[in-house]
Order: sequence, then C-alpha cells, then structure tokens
Amino acid sequence: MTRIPFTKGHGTQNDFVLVPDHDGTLDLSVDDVAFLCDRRAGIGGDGMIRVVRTAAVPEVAALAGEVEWFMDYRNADGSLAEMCGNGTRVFAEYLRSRGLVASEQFAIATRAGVKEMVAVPHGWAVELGQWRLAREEEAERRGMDSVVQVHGSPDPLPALSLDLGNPHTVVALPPSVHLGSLELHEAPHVDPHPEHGSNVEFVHAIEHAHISMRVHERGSGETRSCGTGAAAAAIATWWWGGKPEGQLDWKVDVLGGTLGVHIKGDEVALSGPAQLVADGEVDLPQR
Ligand SMILES: N[C@@H](CCC[C@H](N)C(=O)O)C(=O)O
Repeated sequence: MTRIPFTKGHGTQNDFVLVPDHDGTLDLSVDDVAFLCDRRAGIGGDGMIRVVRTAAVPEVAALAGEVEWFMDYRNADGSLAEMCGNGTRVFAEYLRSRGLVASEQFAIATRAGVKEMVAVPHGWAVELGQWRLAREEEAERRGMDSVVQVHGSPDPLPALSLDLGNPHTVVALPPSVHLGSLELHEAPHVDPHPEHGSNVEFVHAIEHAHISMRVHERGSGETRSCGTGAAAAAIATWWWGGKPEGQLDWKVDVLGGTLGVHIKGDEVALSGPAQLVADGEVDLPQR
C-alpha cells in the first residue's frame, strides 16, 4: 500500500487534487489518477496536479535553469492535458502558501510552455500566451469551422476551434436555446473530429464584453468552470464581433463563479480566484 499526501483545491469550482512530489519519485498510473479524482471511491476532482520540480521531469528538465516548478496536469480519467488555466492559479496558490516560491510573481512550467503568474486581489492572473484559430483559413471564410452535436438536441450547432495550448471548440448558442437546458452528461460530438479531442464551450452573450458559458471538458466531463475554456469563449465571441478594440477585458460567468479574460491581440491573460480547502493523506489502491 502506498500512502501519499494530497491537498484539495479549486478555482471557480474547477477542483483538483494536488499531489506533492517535489523530486519526482512517484510513479502515478492512469488508474491512480482516476482513483484520486473519483468522487465516490477516491478524493474527487476534475483533475490532478502533481507538484514537481522541472529538473526532475525529463520532458521539461531543459527549463530547470529558468523555472523551478512544473504543473503536471492530468484529467480525471488519467489522460494528460497540455494546460489548465484554473489549475495554474491553484498551483500558484499552493506554491506560495507552502513557501515553495518566495514572491508573488513567478513563472511555472506546463506542457504548453512557461506561464507567468502574478498575485492579484482575490486570486491570481496568468499570462496564457498566444492563442490561435485551429483552422484559420476556413474560420476566416465562414466564421465557423466545425459543428457540434449535443446529445438529445435536434440540430448540430456551428462552432469555432481554437488552440490555447489545449484544444477548444466554442459554440455561440442561439438565444432560443437555454444554456441550462443542454444535456452535457455525454460528450458533445464535434465534426470534424479533432485528432486529440476537444474541450467544448457553449456561450451566451449577456452584455458588452460579458458572457456566460457551460463547458464539457475533454477527459473530465462537464465541469463547473474551465479557465482556458473561458478564454477561448471570450476570444471567439470577440472574434465573431469583429475584434472590437474597446472590448479587451471580458467577464465570463461559469457555473462556479466569474473569471476575467484580457485579450491583447493574439495573446490572452486569465484571472480569478484560487482556494485550497483541505490537506490529507490517501492510500493508493494496490494493483
Ligand atoms: N479545466 C482546465 C482545463 C483542463 C484540461 C482540459 N480538460 C483538456 O483536456 O485540455 C482549465 O481551467 O483550463
């Protein structure tokens, strides 16, 4: 039996099990991660974050001179993800509160590159960096590049695919479709099927630079928030609106709260709260 320490945290109720493994000695299998994220049999979370030094992880060890800590993010089903916007803030809160970083501004390593974190009132802001349209030519021509079919809904909905380090497909819901009425227990079907899957965001405009969304996350199912998803949703809505210069600071309402998105041309930043709620130890099941 292996007993490991953990911390539970969330950002706008996108919740994570953080596992400290500073020197990279833990070998967590896909089943271990799925167990930790299991809300009935395990601790419960939308994802797991292993807190490990960059120097201890071959895939990012080259960054060790520049950045000390690597956010090793896994989805609830144990799959790897390149990035997690809400996770970066919870990770930063963990590093700061445990004295693992000395200041309130520092960089962290992720599979989608190095991200700059800075403490802001009531949370953290992260420079997510460059975003891009996944199929620019088609998007520019038609305004959309794919369709999304929601389980139980009659018609496929036009959508736009974006890359924020991880993949997103954003649907602007027609006003006649209530956000709350969508059946998101099953993964929405995206056509054409993205090679590595996609997170899917459904968006309603509320007012000037203010939207609400629901999200179905790749590898986790419907969650109460997704930071990179909120950024993708704001960017898509801004892009559909003709990229107005006066609309660079966006508010994105999610089921678990509100996130801030700042669009700076082809770069984007995200801000919001981060809370650590419990510490404990857990026994990994023997396999
Ligand atoms: N909730 C995250 C995104 C987590 C990864 C995602 N499910 C994926 O597979 O890309 C966020 O806050 O960005």
